[in-house]
Amino acid sequence: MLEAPNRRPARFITFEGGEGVGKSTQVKRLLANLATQSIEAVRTREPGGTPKAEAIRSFILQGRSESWGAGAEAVLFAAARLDHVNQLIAPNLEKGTWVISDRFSDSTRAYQGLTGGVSPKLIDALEQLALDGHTPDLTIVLDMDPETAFKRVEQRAIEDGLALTGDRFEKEELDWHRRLREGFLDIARNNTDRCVVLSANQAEESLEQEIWSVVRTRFPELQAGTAA
Ligand SMILES: Nc1ncnc2c1ncn2[C@@H]1O[C@H](COP(=O)(O)OP(=O)(O)O)[C@@H](O)[C@H]1O
Ligand SMILES: Cc1cn([C@H]2C[C@H](O)[C@@H](COP(=O)(O)OP(=O)(O)O)O2)c(=O)[nH]c1=O
Repeated sequence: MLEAPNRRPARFITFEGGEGVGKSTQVKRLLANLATQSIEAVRTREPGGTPKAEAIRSFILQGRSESWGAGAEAVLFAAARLDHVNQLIAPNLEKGTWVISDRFSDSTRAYQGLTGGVSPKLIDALEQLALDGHTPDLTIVLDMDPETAFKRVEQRAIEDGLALTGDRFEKEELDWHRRLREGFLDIARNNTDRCVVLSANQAEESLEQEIWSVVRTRFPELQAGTAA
């Protein structure tokens, strides 16, 4: 399809990393910075983003698929992603709206693949099927030691007045989370064109500025703007 004259291409940006590294916080801050440049953008998340994908999210995170094994869970995450791509991501990009997702396919590669032991062949096949060419234009990998990230998750639970029960994956051992961290770094090393690794162990505001600088450098149509 021919692009309309003068229309800026919409970009697809994903945030990845372990639990509690600050992905959701930074997704919101990026949306606010894009708004200062009148960029229309939608915020979404995985697993989820559409009603059908949210149903799969609840099923998995309640632990109902745990006994099925990592391979079957990878297939479930991919099924949710297929709907997310078809119903939300692709239509928004096509109409010129940027899409910012809190987690995407690298999470399946890191959690079910590199940490969960699912073969790269299956992960590659599922990725090809679910993405159907919708590879992110940029992936920000937020990196920090899992101990510090856990303290943040604990603090978040206290602030929200919630018991720290932990979902299906938050319950895993620290060593597992260390391997997960290495998994994300490995993905970034293998996809240097797409991925940028940033230290999440810094104040929210300074990380926001770093992300905004990466985004502006990557997408020259934003060069002229400054962070709010
Ligand atoms: N840079 C930061 N420094 C300290 N605390 C942070 C920072 N970023 C986020 N937090 C806090 O840490 C907790 C987890 O952040 P969140 O954005 O929900 O992480 P994630 O989406 O990666 O799980 C929240 O309570 C949030 O307010
Ligand atoms: C998208 C995706 C998420 N997950 C896991 C990562 C998280 O533990 C969980 C999503 O829960 P969520 O509450 O969104 O975690 P976080 O706040 O850390 O982003 O699902 C996978 O295992 N595979 C996937 O493909």
